[in-house]
Amino acid sequence: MLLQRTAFVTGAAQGLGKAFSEALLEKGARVCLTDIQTQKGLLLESELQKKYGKDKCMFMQCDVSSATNLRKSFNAAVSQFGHIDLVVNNAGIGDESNMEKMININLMGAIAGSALGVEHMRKDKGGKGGVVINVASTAGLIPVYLIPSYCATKFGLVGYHRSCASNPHLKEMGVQFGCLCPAFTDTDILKDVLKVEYPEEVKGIIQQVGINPVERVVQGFLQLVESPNCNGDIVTVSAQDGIQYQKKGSNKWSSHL
Ligand SMILES: NC(=O)C1=CN([C@@H]2O[C@H](COP(=O)(O)OP(=O)(O)OC[C@H]3O[C@@H](n4cnc5c(N)ncnc54)[C@H](O)[C@@H]3O)[C@@H](O)[C@H]2O)C=CC1
Ligand SMILES: CCCCC/C=C\C=C\C(=O)C/C=C\C/C=C\CCCC(=O)O
Repeated sequence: MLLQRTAFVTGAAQGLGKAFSEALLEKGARVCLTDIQTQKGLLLESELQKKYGKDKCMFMQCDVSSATNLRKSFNAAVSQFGHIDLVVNNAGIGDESNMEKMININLMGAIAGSALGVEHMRKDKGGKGGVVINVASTAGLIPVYLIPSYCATKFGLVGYHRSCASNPHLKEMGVQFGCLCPAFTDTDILKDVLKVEYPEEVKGIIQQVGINPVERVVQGFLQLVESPNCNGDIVTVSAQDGIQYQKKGSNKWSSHL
C-alpha cells in the first residue's frame, strides 16, 4: 500500500524522522527528507540514494519555523516528485528556556506543515488526497510538571490534530489526520530533558517509565500510516505499555462534534 506513497518528512536528518523516512523507503515509498541541518541531511540523502535509488529520495534544507521556507521546500518536493500524499510533521525541540522558539517549531511548524499538506492534497481542489501525521508526544496527553512549556506545545498539537480530524469536510477532501505520541525514546532530544530545572527528578521519571527503542516507535508509526483509515486516531508508544492504537471517538472526550 505504501509503494505508491510520496512523503514529505520534517526533522528527517536524525532520530525519529530519519528512522520514519528509512521505514517508508523500505516499504517502497518515495521520501523528501527535510531538516534544518543541511550537512547531516545531505549525507543521509547520499546514503539513502545509494541504498534505495536516486529517484527515491531527496534532501532539502527546511526550517519549519519559517512558513516561507516550509512552503518553498514543499513546492520543490512537489516539482521533483509530482505530488505529495503523506506529510509527517516530525521536527521538534526541547528547550524550556526558549518557549517562543519551541512553540514556533513544535506547534506552529506542525500546523503550517499540516495546512500546506491539506492545501496540496485536498481532492475537492484538484489534489489526490493523502494523510497528515503529526508527531506529538505522551507529553501532549498527560501533564509533566518538569517540562510544562514542551507539554504546552504537544497538548496544542494533539488539540490541533483532533480538531482537524473532526472536520466533516475531510471526507470530500480525501485527507486524513493521524497523530503519533511516543513517550521517552532513545534519541538526541533526551539530552535536552536533562537541562530542565530539576534534572534529577526527570532522571527519576525516566528510570521509572523507561525509554522506548526507536524501532518500537517506528512500528507505531507504520501502524498509523498503513491503516486504511487513521483519521483522528492517536498511537501512543511507551516502554511500559508498548504500542497502543486509540481509534477516534473511542472515549467520550475524544470527539464530541
Ligand atoms: N525522543 C523522544 O523522547 C520523543 C520525541 N518526540 C518528538 O519526536 C520528534 C522527533 O524528535 P527526536 O527524533 O526524538 O529528536 P532529535 O533531536 O533526534 O531530532 C529532531 C530533528 O528535528 C530537527 N529540527 C529541529 N529544529 C528544526 C527546525 N526548526 N526545522 C526543521 N527541523 C528541525 C533537528 O535538526 C533534528 O534532526 C519531535 O517532535 C519530538 O518532540 C516525542 C516524544 C518522545
Ligand atoms: C525541555 C523539554 C525537553 C523535552 C524533550 C525531550 C524528550 C521528550 C520526551 C517526550 O516527548 C516524552 C516526555 C514525557 C513523557 C512523560 C511521561 C510518559 C509516561 C509514559 C508511561 O507511563 O510509560
